[in-house]
Amino acid sequence: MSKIGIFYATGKGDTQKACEYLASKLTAEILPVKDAGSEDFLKFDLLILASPSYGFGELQKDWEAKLETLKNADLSGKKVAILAVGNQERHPDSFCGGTVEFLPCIKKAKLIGATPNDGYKFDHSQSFINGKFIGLAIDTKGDAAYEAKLDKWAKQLKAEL
Ligand SMILES: Cc1cc2nc3c(=O)[nH]c(=O)nc-3n(C[C@H](O)[C@H](O)[C@H](O)COP(=O)(O)O)c2cc1C
Repeated sequence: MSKIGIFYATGKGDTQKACEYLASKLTAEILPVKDAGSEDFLKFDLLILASPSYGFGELQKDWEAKLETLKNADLSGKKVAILAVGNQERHPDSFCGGTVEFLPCIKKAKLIGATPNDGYKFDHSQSFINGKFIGLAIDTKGDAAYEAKLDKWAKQLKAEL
């Protein structure tokens, strides 16, 4: 069975809560990225990288501090999926944008779990490329159906494993 690790950063707990929910839908280990060492990135077949956006579409700071470690990890043969948390109403010009910063760090891995815009209203997101989010984007405060989106995504990831 594929080993799945969820690495998350959180400012106020929304992303942590979403990751705990997602972990309950997958058989997955969950780690705050601030506690992760380089060896942790190598332990899994699928890495789920989760972050809220802060600033103007930037990763939460715990992830900023670990990007170089992630970039130096040899992720050949592994799969990566990206979970972005944001707020479409307050940040319509950078909705869930921060997670685009993962892309240069995971070049050796295969990115899975891209999704279409599932009913969100925003003007721009750095993580929405060629008509798709590079992973799953959720708005835990402005979208009552976010858990249903996580349910659907968990099934998608299992199918793409
Ligand atoms: C100062 C600040 C900047 C933010 N910038 C963005 C942003 O650029 N894009 C976005 O989608 N959400 C943005 N947000 C919203 C957060 O990403 C959102 O509240 C999220 O649920 C926080 O998750 P957390 O509790 O895991 O930290 C921002 C929030 C704050 C307080």
